[in-house]
Amino acid sequence: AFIFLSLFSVGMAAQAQPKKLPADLEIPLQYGADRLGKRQDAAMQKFRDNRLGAFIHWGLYAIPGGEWNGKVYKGAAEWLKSWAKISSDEWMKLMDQWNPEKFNAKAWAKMAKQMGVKYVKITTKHHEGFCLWPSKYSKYTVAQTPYKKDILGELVKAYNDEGIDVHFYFSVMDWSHPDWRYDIKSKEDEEAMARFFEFTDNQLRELAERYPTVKDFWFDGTWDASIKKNGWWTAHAEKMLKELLPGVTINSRLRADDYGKRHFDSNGHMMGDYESGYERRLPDPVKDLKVTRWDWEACMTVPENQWGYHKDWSLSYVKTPVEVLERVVHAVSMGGNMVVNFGPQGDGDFRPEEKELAAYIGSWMKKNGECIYGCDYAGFEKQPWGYYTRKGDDVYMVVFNPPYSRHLVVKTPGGTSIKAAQVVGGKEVKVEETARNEFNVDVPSALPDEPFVIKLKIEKKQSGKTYRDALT
Ligand SMILES: C[C@@H]1O/C(=N\OC(=O)Nc2ccccc2)[C@@H](O)[C@H](O)[C@@H]1O
Repeated sequence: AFIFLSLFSVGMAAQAQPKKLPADLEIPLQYGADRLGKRQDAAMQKFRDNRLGAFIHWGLYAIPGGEWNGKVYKGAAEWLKSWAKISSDEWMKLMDQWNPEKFNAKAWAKMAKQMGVKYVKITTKHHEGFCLWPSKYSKYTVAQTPYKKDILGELVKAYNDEGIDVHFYFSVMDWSHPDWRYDIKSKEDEEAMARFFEFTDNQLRELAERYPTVKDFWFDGTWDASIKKNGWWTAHAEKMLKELLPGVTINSRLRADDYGKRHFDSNGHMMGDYESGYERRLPDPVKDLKVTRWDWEACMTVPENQWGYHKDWSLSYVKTPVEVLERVVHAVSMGGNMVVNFGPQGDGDFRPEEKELAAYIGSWMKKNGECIYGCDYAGFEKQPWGYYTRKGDDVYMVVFNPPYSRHLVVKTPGGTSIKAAQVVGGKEVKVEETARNEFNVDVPSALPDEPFVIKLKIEKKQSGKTYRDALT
């Protein structure tokens, strides 16, 4: 282990934290990054080890499902209020229809367990302002619907009972609140936003106190000028939650610094505990290796851009289960987490495509999950056949594109050799040295009908062979 780690750490040292500018060149900040480098406490390690999560986008928007007054809007269904230019009073009348008779928190938790997710991020309140918990600071909550009960509380208990961590999505932007402002252009705006921040603090404190097992807050709706001009509040919100819930993790999207810089402060240091900018996109495995220097979490939709339930998925490309799986592996191969989105129906059931996706991912994770959970960036050069992940001394090859050559090329850090075996079935796989630090790993003769994983043992062994470099 020491051998591999020492080789690996040499590789990583070259990619340590962004070079800290000499102190006198850094801009002094009151509301910039609170910490340099990755958090190393147990709660953050659990966040990191979880690797695979699910997003639940569920709110009033699930009832119309993208259609209003007979017109179907192609945009994201959870933004229907905006696309159809509906007033909040009109939109909130949907509360009278909120009675998800097929909702069963235990069934949702069972589905998540079978999918192999280690955590679920739930929209406590999306931009529309409807709260899945009976907040005493708002009249737009489940308590004021025919359903009446605390949906968030039911879900937190059900997921936790299955050993699944719960994270809270919280939209700061709240279209239903009279004091919300997109920008601050007057004293009146300033006073309104002060009331709005107090309202938001009250709701955040309420969520932390009612649901103390929550492990993370994923803030959204923080891109407008009204927030960027109030970096102090974003730093205060993070500090308040961390005092209420020691160990809780907070995403970078909450934060704006003294100058309105978001995610990374004016000195280039990440704010929050993990970067949350990879939404429906992923860093390039060759050009964007910088992301391996910090913690990050990506999130993705199954259609091109639908987080809430939309009744017509034919309006955009819908990723196949293998394409979703590849994005999960891609994220982990670069030291990130991946959260796959589900948009439950207004009746509280899931659409068939999402049930099938959960089943496919779950069956694959049952056989191959050791290449995902607790894994990180391997430090090996990306190859066309797929992705590497690493856990301790073990390097995993996750193969999505077996080549016609039937050989998987592996380029190792200097002075090592490798042994290989299939994760499913454990069968040894032939390895042949082909050049300095280059090996051919055989594709299994009976090609599996799904992406397969080969586990490498890295050995410090100078091979007897010598190689001459071309004289150019
Ligand atoms: C996870 C997604 O998060 C969102 N928006 O995220 C953004 O970062 N939006 C954005 C992207 C680029 C520029 C400005 C805002 C929401 O609007 C969306 O409904 C969903 O909840």
